[in-house]
Amino acid sequence: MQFCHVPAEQILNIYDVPNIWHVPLLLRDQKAHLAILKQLNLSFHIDPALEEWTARAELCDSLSVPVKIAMVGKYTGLSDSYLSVIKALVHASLACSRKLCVEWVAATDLENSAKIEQPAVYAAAWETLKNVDGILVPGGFGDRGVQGKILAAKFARENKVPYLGVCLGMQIAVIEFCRTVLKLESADSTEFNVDTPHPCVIFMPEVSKTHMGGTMRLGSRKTYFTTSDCITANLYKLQGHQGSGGAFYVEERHRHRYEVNPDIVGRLEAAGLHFFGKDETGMRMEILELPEHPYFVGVQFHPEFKSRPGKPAPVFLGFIQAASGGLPNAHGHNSGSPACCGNGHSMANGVASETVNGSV
Ligand SMILES: NC(=O)CC[C@H](N)C(=O)O
Repeated sequence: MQFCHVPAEQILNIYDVPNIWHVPLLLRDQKAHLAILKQLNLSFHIDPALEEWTARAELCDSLSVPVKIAMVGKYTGLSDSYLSVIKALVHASLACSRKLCVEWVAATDLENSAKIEQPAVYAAAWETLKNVDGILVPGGFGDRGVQGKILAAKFARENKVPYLGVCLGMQIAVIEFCRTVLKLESADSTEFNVDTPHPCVIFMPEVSKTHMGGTMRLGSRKTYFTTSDCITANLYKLQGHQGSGGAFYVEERHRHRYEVNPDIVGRLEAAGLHFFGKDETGMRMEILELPEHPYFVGVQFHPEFKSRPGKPAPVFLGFIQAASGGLPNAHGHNSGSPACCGNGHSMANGVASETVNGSV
C-alpha cells in the first residue's frame, strides 16, 4: 500500500512524547531504522541498543524532587541563547535524579539602579535569587548586567550557595573577590573598564588589540591540574580522567579574549581563592575553587560543549550534586538529603521558571 507514492512502512507517526529521550524509542517502535536501512540498500540488521535511552526516558518521567538553579544572564527572555548550558544542566540533573527547574534572573534587575527605577522588579529578582539551590553565571560579552552578575556571585560566595561560573562567570567571580575580599573596590576586567587601576582580568597579551576578527582563544585546549585532590579534579577522575605529577590534564573547549591577570593570582590565592587548573604555561588560569565553600567553581572554558546524555560535564555534575544538598564524594554519590525548592512554577521577572528535563 502507498500514500502519495510513499510506501506505508515509511510513514511515521511522530506524536508528542513526555520528554525528548522518548524520541529514539518512538522511531524504533515504528521501525524507522528498518525503513532507512532498506532505502539505503544496507543489509545488516542489528537491533538498536536502546536500553540506556529507555532507562533515561523512564527516569525523566519519574523525577519529582526539584533542583532549582538561577541562571543570571543577559538574554533571559531567549533561553536558546544558553541552550548548551541548559542541556548540560539537564544531563547533570538526570544523573542526580533531580527535576531541573531553571529560574531566569536578568542580571540588570539585581543592580542598584533597578532598585530605584523598578523596585518591584528588583525585589522579585532578589527574592528569586535567595530561593534557589544553585547560582550559575554563564558566558557573555560586553558590560550590560555585569554589576548584577557580580552581586549574584557575592551572594553565592557569602551565603555558601553553590556557584558555577562559566567563562565570563569565572571572571566575574574574580572581580567580586578582588573588590570584596582584597578591598580593591575598583578592580575590574579591562573588557569593561580599560582604565581600571586594578585590572584583575585582562586582554590576553598574545591576542591583537586592534583586530577583533580571529582574536579569540578558541577550541579544545589542555588544562593541567595543579593538584589531583581538589573538587574539580575529583569530579574529572570519576569520568576516568587520570594522571599525577603534572601530567593530569583535561581537554575542554574555549571561547574567550580575556583572562585572569597572572600578576594578581598570588594575592587571590593567599586570600583563599585557588586556581587548581592552568594551561600548559602555568600562566593562564583555567579553574578556580574556593575550598572553604560547599561548591564555588569557576572555569575559563566551556564544559557544557562536551556534556552528553549519560555523560554529564563533571563541573556541572558537581554543581547539581552540591545544589541537591550533597557534596561530590570519591564515588560520585550524592550523600546529602534532597533539596527542597518550591513548586517550580514561580515567576522570575515575568519569565516563568521552567522545568526543563529532557524538554525538546
Ligand atoms: N565566552 C565568554 O564568556 C567570554 C568572556 C569574556 N567576554 C572574554 O572574552 O574573555
